[in-house]
Amino acid sequence: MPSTNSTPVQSVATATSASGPIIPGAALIPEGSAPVVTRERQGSVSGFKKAKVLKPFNTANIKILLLENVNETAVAALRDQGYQVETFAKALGEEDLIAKIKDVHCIGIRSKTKLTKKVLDAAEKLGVIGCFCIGTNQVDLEYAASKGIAVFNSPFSNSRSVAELVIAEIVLLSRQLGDRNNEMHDGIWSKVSANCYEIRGKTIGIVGYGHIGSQLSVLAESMGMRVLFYDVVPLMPLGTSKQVHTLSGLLTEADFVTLHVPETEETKNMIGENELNQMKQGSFLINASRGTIVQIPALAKALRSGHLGGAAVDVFPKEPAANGNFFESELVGCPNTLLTPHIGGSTEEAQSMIGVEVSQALIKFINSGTSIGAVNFPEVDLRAIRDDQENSIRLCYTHANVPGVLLRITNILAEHNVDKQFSDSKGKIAYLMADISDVTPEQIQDIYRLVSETPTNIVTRVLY
Ligand SMILES: NC(=O)c1ccc[n+]([C@@H]2O[C@H](COP(=O)([O-])OP(=O)(O)OC[C@H]3O[C@@H](n4cnc5c(N)ncnc54)[C@H](O)[C@@H]3O)[C@@H](O)[C@H]2O)c1
Ligand SMILES: O=C(O)[C@H](O)COP(=O)(O)O
Repeated sequence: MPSTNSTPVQSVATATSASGPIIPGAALIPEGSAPVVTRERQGSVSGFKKAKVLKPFNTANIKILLLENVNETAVAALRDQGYQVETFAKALGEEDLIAKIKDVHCIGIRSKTKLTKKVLDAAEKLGVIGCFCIGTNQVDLEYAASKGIAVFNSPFSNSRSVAELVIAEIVLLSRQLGDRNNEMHDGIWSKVSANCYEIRGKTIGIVGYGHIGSQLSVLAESMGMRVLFYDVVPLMPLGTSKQVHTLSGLLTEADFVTLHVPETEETKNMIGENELNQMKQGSFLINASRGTIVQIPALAKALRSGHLGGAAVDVFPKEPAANGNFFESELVGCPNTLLTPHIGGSTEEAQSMIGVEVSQALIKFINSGTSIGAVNFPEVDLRAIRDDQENSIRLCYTHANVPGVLLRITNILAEHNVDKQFSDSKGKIAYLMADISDVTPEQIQDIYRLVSETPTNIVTRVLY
């Protein structure tokens, strides 16, 4: 990718809200960019047919806001494109976020920044969101899609890190290591073996057998544990693990219950007093999924009463926005309770991989319209336009998913040579990409105007 900001290719775009009015400068188009088209060639072609670099109007005007200490690999990759990149080490509160998001084309966040309807409504130019993590519950995905904003995440780059942390916690809890460590730091020598166990032969109960749960299954089995899992979908058990069909079936059998479900309406408050009571006397609970899955007062009660032998909790219903901020929880001071500041995915390996993966998805969407991997958006891609295809353009059209749209677009493009075209839908929106060859600058203007004026238009971009 060239790092220049004087890339001669340009794009034009517009967006309408559901109610119709034009949102000025929306959808990855820098302010003041008129839909005026001029052409210059991108270097010479020799030998191989190279893919042409399609980029927005003026890369230097693309504004990217990265919050929550997004990894340097991403910052470098995005700056290398010539984009303006502003970074913050922490999450921003709603008011600051609303002020900051107003004129950015792309925002990168991790698990703490809440991109609510209210925040998204303030984002006048936002075209794409990168969640530099696995979870996307912090974003109003459907509302973002309705505004033509694609959301990308990193589905598994930190899964191994979480699974390794959980294995460590199982051993630590089983040996009461947190408490022994605290005592030593307080100058207390307390050598005990009562209620300390090997993990070999014990039963782990995994709730949610996705990327993390299944990775954990393999590691736990290799440590000699018996593995049970509960999931809402039937899944192939790895190794000698076994799927149980009810949550109760898992809770009553497991020595260690570990949670790896996403935050959804169904999983919120999934583990409360009733579920904790079903767990075996002296068993352990581990939560490295989302803070809202467990009812904290009930857990604190189960720990203080001695019903549970201990817990490891990495995620909390309310987490401080930045390092150094005060943390409080009813779990503070509970026996054999390991509390960690949401570090399940915080390893050098995971963060670096996530930075590369998500930044590449953002760059592809901004520069070439590719939405493969988007979590809220139809996934569409086309074979690249070749560098020697001088007069080709790519139309990227996000529209309401209603009957008759494709016929309308076909009519607009009827006189043109559509090289390739693909469209897909997801819920209420659909996304069409079409590469059109042999078009003059005037024809580009017409195509852009006619498509963006269709009543179903959400966002139209023309890249070339
Ligand atoms: N602590 C951390 O730093 C950290 C790091 C990564 C991920 N996470 C959290 O862990 C979650 C899980 O990650 P993953 O990559 O394994 O996700 P995943 O999507 O691969 O797997 C989730 C599994 O949960 C299952 N599930 C969904 N609803 C369920 C329910 N009600 N009951 C039982 N099973 C249900 C799904 O079918 C799926 O198999 C993420 O959504 C994220 O919130 C936390
Ligand atoms: O969803 C995730 O990947 C984890 O919760 C990690 O989030 P983080 O990047 O904010 O640490």
